[in-house]
Amino acid sequence: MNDKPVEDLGEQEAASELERLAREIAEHDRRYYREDAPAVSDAAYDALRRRNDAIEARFPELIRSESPSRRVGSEVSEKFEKIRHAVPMLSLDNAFSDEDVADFARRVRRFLKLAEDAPLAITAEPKIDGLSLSLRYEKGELVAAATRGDGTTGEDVTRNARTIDDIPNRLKGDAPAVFEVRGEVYMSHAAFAALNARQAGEGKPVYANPRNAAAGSLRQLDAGITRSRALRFFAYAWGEASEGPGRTQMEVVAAIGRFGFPVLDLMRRFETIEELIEHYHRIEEKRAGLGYDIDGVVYKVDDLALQKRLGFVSRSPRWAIAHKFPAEQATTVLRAIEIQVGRTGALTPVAKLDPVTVGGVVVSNATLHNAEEIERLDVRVGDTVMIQRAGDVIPQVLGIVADKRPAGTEPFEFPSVCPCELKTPVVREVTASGAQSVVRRCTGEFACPFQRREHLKLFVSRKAFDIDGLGDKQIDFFYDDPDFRVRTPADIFKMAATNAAGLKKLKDKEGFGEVSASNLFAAIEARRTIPLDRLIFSLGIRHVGEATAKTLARAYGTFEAFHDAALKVAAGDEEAAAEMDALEDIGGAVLTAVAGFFSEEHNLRLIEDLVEQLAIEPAEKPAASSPVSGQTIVFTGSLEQMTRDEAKAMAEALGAKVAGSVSKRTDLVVAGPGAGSKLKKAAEFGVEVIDEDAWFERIGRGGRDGTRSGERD
Ligand SMILES: NC(=O)c1ccc[n+]([C@@H]2O[C@H](COP(=O)([O-])OP(=O)(O)OC[C@H]3O[C@@H](n4cnc5c(N)ncnc54)[C@H](O)[C@@H]3O)[C@@H](O)[C@H]2O)c1
Ligand SMILES: [Zn+2]
Repeated sequence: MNDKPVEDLGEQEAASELERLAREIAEHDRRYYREDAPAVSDAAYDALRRRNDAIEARFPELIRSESPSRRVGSEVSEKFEKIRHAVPMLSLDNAFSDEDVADFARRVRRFLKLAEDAPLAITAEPKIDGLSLSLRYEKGELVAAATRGDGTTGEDVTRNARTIDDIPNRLKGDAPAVFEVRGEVYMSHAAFAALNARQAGEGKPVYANPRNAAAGSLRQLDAGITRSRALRFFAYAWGEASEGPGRTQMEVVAAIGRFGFPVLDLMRRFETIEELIEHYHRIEEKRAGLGYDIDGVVYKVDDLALQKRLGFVSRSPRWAIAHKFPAEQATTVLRAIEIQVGRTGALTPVAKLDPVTVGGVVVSNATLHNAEEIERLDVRVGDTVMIQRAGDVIPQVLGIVADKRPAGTEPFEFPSVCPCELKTPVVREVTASGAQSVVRRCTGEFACPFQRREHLKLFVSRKAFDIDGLGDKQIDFFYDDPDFRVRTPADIFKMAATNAAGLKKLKDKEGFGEVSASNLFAAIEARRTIPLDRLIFSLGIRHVGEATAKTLARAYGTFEAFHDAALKVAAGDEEAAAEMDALEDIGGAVLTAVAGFFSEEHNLRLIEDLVEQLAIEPAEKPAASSPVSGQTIVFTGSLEQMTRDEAKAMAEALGAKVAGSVSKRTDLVVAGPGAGSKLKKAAEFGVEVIDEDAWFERIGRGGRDGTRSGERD
C-alpha cells in the first residue's frame, strides 16, 4: 500500500491508487469468499478498505462504479447453480468506538427528523463470525438455500443446507406462505479443532479459522462432506415474506424462533446509547466462553416501519451497524523461543511469553512461524513484544517494542539440529520452483520422538488402519504408559499379540474395563489383514495422501513390488523413477518424498518389523478390459448393498474414475433410492442411469458379501 498521507495525494495519483485498490481488494474478496482461503490477514485487508474509503472521501468525483465501497462479497463461483435474492443480502457498516455508535444514533435521528431526546429503540446482539445464508420456505417447506454471493445473486447450496441439524426442513406453527429466514452458518471451536486435526492427519490443508472452515464446508459439491462437518446456524434476519410476522425486529426474531430456529439469546432492546454500550461489554465478557467466534455486536433500529424509511446506502442498511471488538492485541515479555516439531518434522519456533490476557483469553505462547520471520522482526529473548490473537487460531507475534529492549540481547540463532534426543540435522526443502523453502525439517522421521507419536496417530486413523477404539487419546496413553511404551506401528500389533499378559495389565488401567480392553485387542487383531493402499498411506510419507497411496497400490499390485520400486527410486535408479513418475497424479514432490523416506535406515527397519505382523492384501490391478474401465462414474442416492467408499473402491479397481457430480464428461450414473438433482442433471446431459442391481450385473459380480451371487447364476 502507498503510505503517502491521503491529504498529500494529487488527483492523478488518487485515481490510479483507487484503481489499484479496487483490483487488489477484488482479488482478496475472490480468495476469501470464493476460495475460502484468504491470502492476507483481516487486519491487512481492512487497512486496504479504509485507505480506499479515505481517498474516496477526499475525491468523491473519483469514485468508480465498481468501487469496493459499493460492492458486497464477491461474484458467485461457477461451481454452483445461481439463485437471485428476492431481497438483496447486504453487508454492515462498522463502528470501532463508542463515539462511532453515538454518531450512528445521531445519523438515524437526523434522517428520521427525530429530536435528540425522542425515544428510539435499538436492539443489540452478537455478530457471529460465519457466513450468511438465506433459506426460502414455501408453504412451510424448505425449497432453496443460497449464500450471499455478491448480495444480489448467491450460490445454490440447498442440498448442503439440508444436512445442518439447526435448519428445519419444515417450519413449525403458522408460518407465512412465503418466508425467507436469514442467518449465519458457523462452526464451533471444538468442531473446528477436530476438523483441522482430521485434515492434518490426512495430509490435507487446514483452515485458517472457523469462519473459513464454515464457508469451505458449506460450499461443497458433495453434501455428504458438509454433513460430516458439524455446522451450526443462528437466525437473525429475514428476506422476502408474504406476511410480516411482527412489527419490530424483536417480534420477528421471536417468531423465527417459534418456527423452529435457534436465535441469539443475547439479543436485547434498549433506549439509550449507554445501555447499548453496557450490553456490548457484557457480550464481550462472555465472548471467550461461547465456544464459537463472534467479532462484534450488531445494533439495529427495532421498529420495522422506521427501518423501511431509513433504507440502504450502497452496500449496507442505514438502520444497522456492527460495533466491532477491538483487535485483540497486547504487549508482554518474551522469555524464550522454543522449537516445536510437528508430525511431518517441521520445526516451528514458538514464543514463550509472560502470560497476558488477550480478548478474554490468557495467552502464554505465540507462533513465530519460521526463521525468516524471526529475522524480519528481529525478535530477541528479553524483548517486549506485541501479540495478536485472531479467532481461535494460535496467537502471533506482530513486532517488538524497540525502546523496551534490555541491554545485552542477542539475535536468535535457529538450531541446525532437531531438539529431539537424536539431534538429527535439520534440512530445508527445495520447492518445485527450485527455491529453498522456509520450512525446516528434522530428518529423523519415525526415529524422531516428536514425529513418532504423531505418526502413530496417523497410523491408526480412519483412512489408515482404522482401528476401532484406538484414537489420539489412547495412542498418547500407550505411548506414555511405562507398561506399554508403544513406539512403532509394529508395537501395536505386538502388544495385542502378547494377549493374556497385556490384557491383564490393560484391564487394571483407568478407563479400560475388561470388556473394552478385550474389544480393543480384538480390533487390533482384526486389522492384521490390511489392503495395500491403506498400508502405504499409513506410512506417513510426505505428499502421499489417500489418493496417491491408491495409485501406487494399484500400479504395483503387491507390497513386495512397491517396496522394491521404492528402494530403487531411493537408490537413484532412473528407470524405476521414470516408471513411478509416469503414474497419474504423481510427480516430483512424491518421488522426492518416497526417495527420502526409503533411504532412511530406521524407516526400513520399521517397515520390516511392521510387515512381519501383517497379511497384506494385494491391490487389484485395474482390469484393462473391464466393462467400465476408462469411464467416469457418479454414485448417487442411498446405496443399499455397498457403502459409498466400497462403491468407489470397486469402480476404481475396475479402472473407472469416480466423480462427485454429474457433468458432460460423466459416462454412467449409478442411482439408489432418494437420488435427486443428479438424476435431473444426468437427464439433461443424456447420461445413462442404472440402479445398483444393474451395476453388479454390468461388472459381472454378486452383491456385497456375495449375497447376490445366487441370483446371478
Ligand atoms: N482477509 C481477507 O482477504 C478478507 C477478504 C474479504 C473480507 N475479509 C473480512 O471479512 C469481513 C467483511 O466481510 P463482510 O462484508 O461480509 O462484512 P461483515 O462480516 O463485517 O458484516 C456483515 C455480515 O455480518 C454477518 N452477521 C453476523 N451476525 C449478524 C447479526 N446478528 N446480524 C446481522 N448480520 C450478522 C452477516 O453475514 C453479514 O453479511 C471483514 O472482517 C474483513 O476483514 C477478509
Ligand atoms: Zn527430531
